[in-house]
Amino acid sequence: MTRLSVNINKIATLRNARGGDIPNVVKAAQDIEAFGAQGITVHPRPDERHIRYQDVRGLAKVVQTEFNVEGNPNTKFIDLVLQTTPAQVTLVPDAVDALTSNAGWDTIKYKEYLQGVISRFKAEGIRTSIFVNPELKWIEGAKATGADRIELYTEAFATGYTIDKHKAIAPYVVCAQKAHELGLGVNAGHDLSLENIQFFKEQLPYLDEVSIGHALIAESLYDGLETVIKNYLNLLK
Ligand SMILES: CC(=O)[C@@H](O)[C@H](O)COP(=O)(O)O
Ligand SMILES: NCC(=O)COP(=O)(O)O
Repeated sequence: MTRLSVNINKIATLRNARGGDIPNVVKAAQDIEAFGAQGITVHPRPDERHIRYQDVRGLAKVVQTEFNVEGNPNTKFIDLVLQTTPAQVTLVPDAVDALTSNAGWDTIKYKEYLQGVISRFKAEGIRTSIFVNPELKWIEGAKATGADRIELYTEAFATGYTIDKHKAIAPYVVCAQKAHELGLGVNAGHDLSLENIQFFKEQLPYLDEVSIGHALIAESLYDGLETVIKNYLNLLK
């Protein structure tokens, strides 16, 4: 079974559009858990355009499933994670002005930097995952950082899926196998959707967890959160 962690950034985007508290992100997280999702993901960005640092503090108190906090480990992010001690932290090398995550780590160049950050989180019992493009050198580099897991950046898969899905998945399969051989857990995320998740799950060995936000919330506009989450759960069995 692959676990579904729902990224609720887009619920915060909707809330922030009016400046009030509708929809309430804590209630949304609790409902998402009640609908069967096995985790809640948030990715606070320095401009707090969707999830705010204060949201992370509030969510940390109520999330009963796996709480996964993603972000670039600047000082403010590191402090937030150490204060809230989520089950998992996912390190993403996104620039301050990035529209969304757009690349994985160079795990060779940043090996010592990542080792330092990861050891601080692991000392607090927080599982660590690092966001990587699907190339063997980054997986081998990830192992050397001391991370527990990798998160495969699936934007290239999602784009390639509509053109040649077998070609699109191939590098991910090789990387998941290598990660497993090295003792790393395998997460995946970015632009996964009800259209492409079944093929991804069927093809990718050792897939521990997917985090899905943008498409899942968009699909829920038509079918509702509960139905959409149950549809994902069926495809991830
Ligand atoms: C790491 C990753 O792929 C997701 O966290 C994605 O970056 C969502 O972030 P946004 O909601 O800011 O696009
Ligand atoms: N880690 C990926 C994630 O949390 C969700 O990404 P997306 O589904 O919003 O592209």
